Amino acid sequence: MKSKNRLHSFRYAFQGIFQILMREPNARIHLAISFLVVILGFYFRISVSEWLFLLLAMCMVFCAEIFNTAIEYLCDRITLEQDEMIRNVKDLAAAAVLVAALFAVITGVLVFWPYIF
Ligand SMILES: Nc1ncnc2c1ncn2[C@@H]1O[C@H](COP(=O)(O)OP(=O)(O)OP(=O)(O)O)[C@@H](O)[C@H]1O
Repeated sequence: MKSKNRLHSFRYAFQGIFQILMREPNARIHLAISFLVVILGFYFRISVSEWLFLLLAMCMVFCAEIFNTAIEYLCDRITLEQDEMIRNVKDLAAAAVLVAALFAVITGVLVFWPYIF
């Protein structure tokens, strides 16, 4: 029974990933950039520690995007009217994505710069 529930949890989590990729253009852009980064990583034969930093950066961006989308859905469920607290909450969630994205850009530049230039 327990293991069946655990299997369901995995299914729900994958449904969440599928949902965000179908509904959020930003998530699809992140996925496309991640593919490009992985291709570059194999092309330049980057080191294990460089892979770890890049994977960390990509995961952080995806996690932030997933939480941001979940918070946006919840906020819109509460009210679609202009509300100062909703604005603050959405801005904070968007800030998390921005911070993660900045970390990813800096990581990408630091890793690939020596291989390209
Ligand atoms: N109900 C609301 N009340 C006040 N401000 C809001 C409200 N809904 C959205 N906003 C403001 O508009 C911004 C964009 O919100 P929206 O829900 O449109 O996100 P989005 O454009 O889909 O963002 P993302 O590109 O991250 O998916 C928010 O960060 C917030 O500043």
